[in-house]
Amino acid sequence: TAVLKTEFLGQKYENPFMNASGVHCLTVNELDELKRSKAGAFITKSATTLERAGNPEPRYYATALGSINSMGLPNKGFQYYLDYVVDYQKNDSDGKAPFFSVAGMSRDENINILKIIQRSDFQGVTELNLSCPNVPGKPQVGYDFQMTEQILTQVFEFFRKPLGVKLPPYFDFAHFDIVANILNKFPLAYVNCVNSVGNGLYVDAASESVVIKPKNGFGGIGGDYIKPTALANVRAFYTRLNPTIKVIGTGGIASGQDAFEHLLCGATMLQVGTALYEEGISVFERLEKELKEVMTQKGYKTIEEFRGQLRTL
Ligand SMILES: O=C1NC(=O)NC(C(=O)O)N1
Repeated sequence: TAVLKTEFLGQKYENPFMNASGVHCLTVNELDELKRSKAGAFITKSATTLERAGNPEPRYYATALGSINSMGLPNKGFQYYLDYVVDYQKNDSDGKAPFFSVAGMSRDENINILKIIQRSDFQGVTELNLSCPNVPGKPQVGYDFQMTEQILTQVFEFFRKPLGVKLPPYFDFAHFDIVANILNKFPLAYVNCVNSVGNGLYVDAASESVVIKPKNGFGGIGGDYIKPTALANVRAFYTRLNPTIKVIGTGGIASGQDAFEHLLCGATMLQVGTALYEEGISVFERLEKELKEVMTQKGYKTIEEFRGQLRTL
């Protein structure tokens, strides 16, 4: 039968599935549940220097088609997660070493956090979140092309460990080209496409009201709503970036078929957000089973046989 073994940045994983940063990864308990789960890998909640309460609740709402959130980067603070990942790599040899997500509130904060990671014992993968849409007053860095280039230029003056960037969705070929040209200048390990589609608005017709409190109801959209956008960004960057820069696919993965589509577009690891939030940790067992079924039906034994092989007409 089909096997899901995936190699990513020199590490071998049982399967390509992991949580999307922010979902089920705020506390040590949640992180340990991910560690024990069927997920092939996992990642911490994006950390800021200091602990953050985040935005006022309600700040997450799910529908049959996905979710809207404006969490506002609530997290336990950077040291909490650094302690977890450094302790993890000392004691565990299950090869599931967690990725470390960073989201500084400013360019300087990002630089300072990454300098500490560079000096630390952490040997795993760092993900720089350039795309949180939910901190009032903070634009998504990924939409400021100059700022993105400036940050990466500064980072790679000193950062020598594996680094990926979490990107917002782009919607214009000119933007795919501009951003890919910038990213191709740097020794990035990967790009993670996509973060939530920023500042959507869900209206509850019955109550004639928004459903989340922050920002008058505007929030990042995830789930089925965004799969076509996620697939487009995975494909756009897979076809534009140096092959040394891998792509993580995030957005609308709720079935084995969704996972297959992301892999076909060129993704290597696959991150699950809304479906994990709604279904819980068992979602990984289901996704693993369903992806194997899809591959077996199609006669594929390994993912390498079809990764990136999306046909055009
Ligand atoms: O990068 C993020 N994307 C989201 O959709 N939400 C969280 C958040 O609001 O903290 N951050």
